[in-house]
Amino acid sequence: MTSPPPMRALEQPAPHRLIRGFLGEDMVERLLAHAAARRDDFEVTTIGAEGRVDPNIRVSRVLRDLGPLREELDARFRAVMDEAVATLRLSPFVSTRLELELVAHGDGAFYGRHIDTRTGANDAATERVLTAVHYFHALPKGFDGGELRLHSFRPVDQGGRFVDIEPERDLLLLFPSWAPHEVRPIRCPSGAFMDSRFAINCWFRRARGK
Ligand SMILES: O=C(O)CCC(=O)C(=O)O
Ligand SMILES: [Fe+2]
Repeated sequence: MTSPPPMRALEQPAPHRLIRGFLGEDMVERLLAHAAARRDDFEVTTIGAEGRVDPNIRVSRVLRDLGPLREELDARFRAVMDEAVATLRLSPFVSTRLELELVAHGDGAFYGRHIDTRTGANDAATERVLTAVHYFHALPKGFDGGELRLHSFRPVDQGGRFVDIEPERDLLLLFPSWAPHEVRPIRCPSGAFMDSRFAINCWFRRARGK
């Protein structure tokens, strides 16, 4: 009798889904114009529920006000949720208000390995379930690096694996918020803000216990 195959779930990068050309050129240009117009309003990003700044773990800048683009973005992200939940084999859930933000990674920026689910904030009424990241940048592209590295639960030195996803212009990446991931360092020789690696982070949240 042959024995069943060993469990590989902990060694495999989390399931993920890529959608190229997600928003279209017109919306990408409107996003770039919004970033340019609001460049002075971007703030240093933080980590954890307490909002700590730690340049050893995370360097980037964030703008939470998406202005007149917010409503359309909300609708576009919501439109892919059910299909992503099915593809990624997540338990169906009722999404609350989406968490949306615009993040700029300039020269030397990165985000070390982490998960998006806040394990410490057990009192919060809702929690992140599904992470969506939409990438865009000006043309010609002024940076390199900045791959999204999606890890398995097990670290590499214990047989784990990872996959690197290129932050292509107008690419949407979806993965479960519990999956460990990191942003590899960005090189942006001009140092110009508009040459940054831009991304919209979108978190689909569910009411806890539902
Ligand atoms: O920009 C990315 O590729 C992912 C960003 C991220 O992991 C986060 O903000 O939690
Ligand atoms: Fe993340």
